Amino acid sequence: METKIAQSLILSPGTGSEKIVRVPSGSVRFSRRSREPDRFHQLVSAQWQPKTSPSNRLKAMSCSYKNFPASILETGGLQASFDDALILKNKLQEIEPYLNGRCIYLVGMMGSGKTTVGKILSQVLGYSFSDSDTVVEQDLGGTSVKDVFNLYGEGFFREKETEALRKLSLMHRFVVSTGGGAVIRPINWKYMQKGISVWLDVPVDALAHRISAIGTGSRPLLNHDSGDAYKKTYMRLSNLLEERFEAYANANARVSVEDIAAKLGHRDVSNLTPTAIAIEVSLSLSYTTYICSWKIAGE
Ligand SMILES: Nc1ncnc2c1ncn2[C@@H]1O[C@H](COP(=O)(O)OP(=O)(O)OP(=O)(O)O)[C@@H](O)[C@H]1O
Ligand SMILES: O=C(O)C1=C[C@@H](O)[C@@H](O)[C@H](O)C1
Repeated sequence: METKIAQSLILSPGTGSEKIVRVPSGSVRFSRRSREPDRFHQLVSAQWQPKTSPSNRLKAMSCSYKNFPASILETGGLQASFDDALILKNKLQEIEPYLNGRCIYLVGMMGSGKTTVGKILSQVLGYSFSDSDTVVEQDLGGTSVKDVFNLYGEGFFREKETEALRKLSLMHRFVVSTGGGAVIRPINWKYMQKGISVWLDVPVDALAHRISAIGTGSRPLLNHDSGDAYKKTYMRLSNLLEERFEAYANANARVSVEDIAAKLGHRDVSNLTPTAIAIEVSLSLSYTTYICSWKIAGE
């Protein structure tokens, strides 16, 4: 069954009890029904520091750039450091057994980097990658998301998106980049809660810069005929984020790129490489899986 579904998905290469609230600091944020895990935050972060044991230093020294997929080292003109690539590899290697094959769902606004970061995570984890928009397109014989909106309307697209997420929820060992609006239907969360969800939270200003640079043509909710592309995209994204903020906060973890930039001493989030963001996602995964095992042990 799983193999059959896997074949029908385009592959370019149970938790659910945690909730996020607005907290002003830290790049990975969690609010939980239980406050208990907060006590463990430092412990878990410490656990993920780069290894310095002699055997690990040897491993690091014998490792070279060619050990990493190209996408980790360079995406969109941003060059990741060898150190970051190695840290990411080590973190994901450590966490992989605790994921138990659960899928990772990246949620977030259009242009937040779900595909870029998701592909890096999947390659390093040895997971498959899928994109719910691509699954919808494939299920409709290759009709683009833009054409689905134009021909059948948003309601029809949302039905197909739910069906794509249902199919994906049957999979194991996938990193899934979800459509920007996948969070708005509660039924989609029922499917995404089969895995671990991470919200990539990127400021609207950065999103608008990215999207107006690549064009809004393939994004029907942002498309416009004329006028200042940045301004129009910014306004539309701001409204969408306002409407969706609480829905994104259903994710098991929130990775804020503004907070990562602050932590790393960057003024601008556009200086962050996708690999640096993937490292924070891996931290959030370690924390989330830790909470889950703690909850299960306590039950
Ligand atoms: N960390 C980053 N810094 C700068 N640009 C980035 C970063 N991550 C992604 N991008 C760029 O932003 C654009 C959108 O990225 P991506 O397609 O990964 O986002 P997405 O969340 O999957 O978007 P959508 O939901 O609209 O498909 C791409 O042009 C990508 O190269
Ligand atoms: O934010 C949204 O609602 C969307 C995001 C894209 O990924 C596509 O799913 C579609 O363009 C709608």
